[in-house]
Amino acid sequence: MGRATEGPVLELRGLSAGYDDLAVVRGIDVAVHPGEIVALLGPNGAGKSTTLLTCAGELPPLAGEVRWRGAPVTTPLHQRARDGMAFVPEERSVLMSMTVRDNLLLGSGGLAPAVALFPELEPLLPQRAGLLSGGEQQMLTLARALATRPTALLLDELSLGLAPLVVGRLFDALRTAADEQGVAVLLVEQQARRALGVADRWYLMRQGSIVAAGDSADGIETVESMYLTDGRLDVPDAGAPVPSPTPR
Ligand SMILES: Nc1ncnc2c1ncn2[C@@H]1O[C@H](COP(=O)(O)OP(=O)(O)OP(=O)(O)O)[C@@H](O)[C@H]1O
Repeated sequence: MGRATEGPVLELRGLSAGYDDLAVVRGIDVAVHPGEIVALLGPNGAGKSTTLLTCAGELPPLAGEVRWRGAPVTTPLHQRARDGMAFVPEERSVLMSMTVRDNLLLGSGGLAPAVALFPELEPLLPQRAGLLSGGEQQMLTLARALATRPTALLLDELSLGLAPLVVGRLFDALRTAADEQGVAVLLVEQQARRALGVADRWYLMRQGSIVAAGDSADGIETVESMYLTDGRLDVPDAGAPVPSPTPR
């Protein structure tokens, strides 16, 4: 799995990011190579979404840089999308009043490739997207994103609120896209156990920093020993002492 021998397609070097002048992400280094799925894990407020928004060009870096295909990138989201970076934000991004068909036609990948990836969508094409279940809506979102054959796919909490079976289906599609098309996937997830089941590597964020990293072989035990209870990352108390992990 993964093609880590090639250089990273997406790389964060010493990246700090946040809102106005306030950095909520501080000096992080992250790399995602073609064909690998990288999970960005961490409790609520760790800075995962801020990191993804900065990768996508929705927020400017406060320090450090986002590198895309080996060079620093400062273009806005729409330009990055044209250059092969697909971004699925946390909030549902289907147009609820439009049909499934029209939602798919809005994507630059078109209808046929999307339905080929998710044949489950075919009977739903005439339906309004707002009438779909949450899982079907996320399937539509993922189908539309993957149909564009992106170089990289950034996903924020794709699995939020979905049943395990549906999450499994979505993650299987991600694995296939990474393995067969070489898509580089950066996956922000609260459900660490699930994410580690599909990811090649992971980074654990806490309070704006990367506090640990590893690959799938040493994933769950390490993460579990730090923050995990019952398959979900604990929300730390504001005053709780910070454990001392060994960053790589
Ligand atoms: N628009 C905003 N303006 C100011 N601060 C923000 C904004 N969005 C997020 N923050 C703050 O930035 C910090 C990191 O938030 P972020 O959403 O990146 O974390 P997260 O790890 O994605 O959490 P979650 O899993 O809850 O989505 C938090 O303290 C949050 O309150």
